Amino acid sequence: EWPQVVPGEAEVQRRKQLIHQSAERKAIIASRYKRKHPEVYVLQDSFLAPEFLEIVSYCTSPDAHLDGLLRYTESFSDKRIYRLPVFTEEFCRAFVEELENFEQSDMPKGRPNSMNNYGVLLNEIGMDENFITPLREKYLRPITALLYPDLGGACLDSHKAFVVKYALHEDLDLSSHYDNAEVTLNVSLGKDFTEGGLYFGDFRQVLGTFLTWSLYIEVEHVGTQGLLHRGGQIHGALPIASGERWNLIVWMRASAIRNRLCPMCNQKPELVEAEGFGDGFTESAEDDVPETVDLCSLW
Ligand SMILES: O=C(O)CCC(=O)C(=O)O
Ligand SMILES: [Fe+2]
Repeated sequence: EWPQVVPGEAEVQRRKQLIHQSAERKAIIASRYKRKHPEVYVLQDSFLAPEFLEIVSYCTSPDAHLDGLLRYTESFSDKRIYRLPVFTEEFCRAFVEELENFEQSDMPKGRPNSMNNYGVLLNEIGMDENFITPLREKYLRPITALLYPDLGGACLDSHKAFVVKYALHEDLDLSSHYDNAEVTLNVSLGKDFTEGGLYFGDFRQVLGTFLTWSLYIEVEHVGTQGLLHRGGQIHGALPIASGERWNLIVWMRASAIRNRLCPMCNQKPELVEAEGFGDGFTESAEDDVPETVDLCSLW
């Protein structure tokens, strides 16, 4: 995910190929995978913590404002990192069981991103359409509209969603990075684990280089609860000491923001066509309605 050099045609082809392979895995999974908990693929209010529904209801009320919302959430330093209840325990249990069932199956599996080796890409198992998209549009967007208006919080129009898994003989931690997202949601799904908190540093430098001396703050994961942070906030995960940690990560994108400046290369994106949500860019057709979703070819 790191913008080291401007990639050439070969790199663009490689990334298009990855998208194509992902679509192939998705088709195989759709036709052959036997779901253990089919109900978890369709978002229902009963999966959501009552306090989360209350927050959403506040945020959709006509005179909702930021200070009002902040009464419902925990804030960490001045970095615009917030914790809030998201799911019920029963839902988290069923969801993790479904993911373990998939993990143990002989289905083809992609990696969540270039740094996590274990976990599940939710679009490949068919959870985007009736779970993550409505979660983003109906529940998260009213919240992010108040928290991150400057980052397109009111118009997050695509996402990349995956689950990461940490265990003793698998990945233990995650090094420092920023996400290819305007806003990220990270929900702790369990199971039982010790240590494994997140640390947050500065916002990515618009001019490139990272500060080397920055102060990090640590934020613990709390089961069933979610953290919202700016995708560009530099962060990483500390090693777990025991148990297994599963987290739902939703990288949310606002085409209105990234079409102007690609967050990975800090330039006006040069777009190439993609399938699915691509990297969340859009290109306008003649009537100005966004038509295609695209990858930036510069990073
Ligand atoms: O392990 C975590 O909780 C964070 C994962 C993360 O930052 C990412 O996948 O982008
Ligand atoms: Fe991240």
